[in-house]
Amino acid sequence: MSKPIAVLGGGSFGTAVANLLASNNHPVIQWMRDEQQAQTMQVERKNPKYLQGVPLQDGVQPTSEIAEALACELIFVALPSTALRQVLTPYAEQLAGKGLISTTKGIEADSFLLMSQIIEQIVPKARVGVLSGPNLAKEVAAGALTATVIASEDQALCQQVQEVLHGSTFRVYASSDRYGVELGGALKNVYAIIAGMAAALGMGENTRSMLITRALAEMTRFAVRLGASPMTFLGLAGVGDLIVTCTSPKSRNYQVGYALGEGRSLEEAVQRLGEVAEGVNTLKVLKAKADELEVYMPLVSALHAILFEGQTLTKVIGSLMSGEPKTDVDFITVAGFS
Ligand SMILES: NC(=O)c1ccc[n+]([C@@H]2O[C@H](COP(=O)([O-])OP(=O)(O)OC[C@H]3O[C@@H](n4cnc5c(N)ncnc54)[C@H](OP(=O)(O)O)[C@@H]3O)[C@@H](O)[C@H]2O)c1
Ligand SMILES: O=P(O)(O)OC[C@H](O)CO
Repeated sequence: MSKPIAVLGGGSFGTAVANLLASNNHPVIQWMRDEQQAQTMQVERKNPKYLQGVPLQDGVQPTSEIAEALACELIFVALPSTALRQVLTPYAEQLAGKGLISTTKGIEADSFLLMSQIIEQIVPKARVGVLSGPNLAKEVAAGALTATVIASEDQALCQQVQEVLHGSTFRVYASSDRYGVELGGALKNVYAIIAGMAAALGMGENTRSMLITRALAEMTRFAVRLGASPMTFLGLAGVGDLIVTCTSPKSRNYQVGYALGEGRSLEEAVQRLGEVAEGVNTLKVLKAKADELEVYMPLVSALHAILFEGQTLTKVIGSLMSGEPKTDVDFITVAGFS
C-alpha cells in the first residue's frame, strides 16, 4: 500500500484531484473545513455541494481534521487564493520538508504574490510546485482526456507528481518554469470573464478568436515585463488554459462574464455562481500592477472600467475598437525574439 497523499480543499477541483490520485491506487486524505460536508461525503461517497453526479473513489477519505492531512508527505492545495495563506500559516513548522503543490489560480492582493510564493514564504523549507493547465474540474472528474503541467525547480518533485497523477485519462507534463506556469493560470481568468460577456452579447466566433489571441499577447507582454519566459505561454498552462476558459460555459469565470453580459451586477453574478471565480480579484490586482509597471493591457483596462469605474459597455467597446492600430505578435518583439 502506498503512502497517503493529502488534498486541502473540499471544492470541485480538490475533489477531482483526490479522485484522480485514488484511481491510481493512492490512499487520499481530503481535508475540508466543513465537518458536515466531510460527513456527508464519507457517507454518501460523493460531493453534492461542489461536484454533483461524480462518485467518490473508494480510496478518498474526506475529513475536517486537518492534522490527518498535514501528516502526509505530499499535499495538493486546492483552496481559493483568499484562503490559502490563512489556512497554512498556523501549520508552518509541521509543513517543513513536505511537497506542497498549489493548484490555486490566483494572485494575493497588495503583495502581488502568486500562491506558490506565499507557500514558500510561510514554509521556506517546503518543496514547492504548481499544477496548472486546461483542467475544468467537471471534465477531469468525468474522465475527459486531459493534460496538465507540474512546474517546479525541483525535478524530483515534478517526477513524483507525474507518477502519482498520470493515468489513462490524465497526462502530466513537467516544466521548470514555475513562475510562468502559475502566472498563466492566474491571468487567463480575467480574459474568461471578457469572453463570457462577449458570448452573452451575441458576438460571434471572429470576436472570440480576436479576444483569445489579443489576450495571449497582453498576458505574455505583462509576464515578459515581470521577467517570465514568453515560451511558457505557448504551452498548456498558457494558451491551453486560456482557450478552455474563454470558450467553455463550464468555466466559472466565463459564467460570471456571461451573467454580466446579460446585464446583471457583479455582486449578483458572483453570488449566483456560489463557487470561486478568481478572475474578479485578479482583475483588481492586475490593473494596479499594470498601471504601476506601465504595461499596455487594453483588455484588462476595459474590463476594469466596466466593473469598477462605472463605464458603459458600449463606450468601452467603442474605445477598444477605435484605438490606434498596432503590430501583430508585438510581445515577441518586446521579448527580443524577432
Ligand atoms: N474548478 C476548476 O475547474 C479548477 C481547475 C483548476 C484549478 N482550480 C483552482 O482551484 C482553486 C479552488 O477552486 P475550486 O474549484 O475547488 O473551488 P470551489 O469548488 O468553489 O470550492 C472552494 C473550496 O474552498 C473552501 N474554502 C473557501 N474558503 C475557505 C477557507 N477560508 N478555509 C478553508 N476552506 C475554504 C470551500 O469550503 P466551504 O464550502 O466550506 O466554503 C470549498 O471547499 C481555485 O483557485 C481555482 O482557480 C479550479
Ligand atoms: O472554472 P474556472 O473559470 O475557475 O476555470 C477552471 C480552470 O482554471 C480551467 O483550467
